[in-house]
Amino acid sequence: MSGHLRLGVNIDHVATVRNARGSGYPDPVRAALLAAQAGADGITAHLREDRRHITDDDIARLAAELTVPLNLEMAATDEMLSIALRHRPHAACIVPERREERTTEGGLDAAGKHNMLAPMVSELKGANIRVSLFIEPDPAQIEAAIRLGAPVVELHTGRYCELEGEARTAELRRIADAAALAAKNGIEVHAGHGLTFDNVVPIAAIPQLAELNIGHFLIGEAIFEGLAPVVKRMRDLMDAAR
Ligand SMILES: CC(=O)[C@@H](O)[C@H](O)COP(=O)(O)O
Ligand SMILES: NCC(=O)COP(=O)(O)O
Repeated sequence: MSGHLRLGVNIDHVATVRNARGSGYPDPVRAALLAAQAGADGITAHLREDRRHITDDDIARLAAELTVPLNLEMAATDEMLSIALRHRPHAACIVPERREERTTEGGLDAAGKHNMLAPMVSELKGANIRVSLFIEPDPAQIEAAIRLGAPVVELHTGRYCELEGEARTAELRRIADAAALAAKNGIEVHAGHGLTFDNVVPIAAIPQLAELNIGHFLIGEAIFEGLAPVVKRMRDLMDAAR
């Protein structure tokens, strides 16, 4: 793969700050447009069932106003499927979700949930929405994505980001091997969760990766440096890794 590695900027936590006071600012849609101007190839937004950050209105406005593709992250529920079919984003990434979690804790069990996921994947594809499965870098989950006919997988990098030393190196190898297996089977490979300036380069260097989705760190850094500069810096780090 190599070539241009796309950056999807996740704007969830602009909405976290907005929702802290129930104001209309900071506006996630404004952040999305600024990130796109600064070099983001796409915008990711996670409409959680508890609407803790991104709201239904945010999705409606993003779908209407974005100048780059929208990647809607969604749980595998009838409610979210209906919302995806209504707004028809460029892409939908099916992620695991628990109300009790502070953030996504791992990948979707595509292998164990095949029968539940198969009709949802088919219906999203039928609506010309590019389906992605957010999964662990695990051969069994890659095989499940192949069986489900998912055109894209997004590999969970959270464990890699939490580990250090040899354990991190081993997890990086696991991600690289999973990316190679998926790409060999015609699946487009993305990665994301927990990526920062300090840990992104080894992930970005994996040649089979087509896209990285990065949010929480960028929004945090934007408080100090501004959104455009941090998007540009992440873009530069990813480009330099190729
Ligand atoms: C799936 C993933 O890792 C993120 O894209 C997800 O959005 C994390 O959830 P929060 O944004 O609610 O932390
Ligand atoms: N799918 C990963 C994503 O969109 C952003 O995750 P994070 O950078 O907010 O951890």
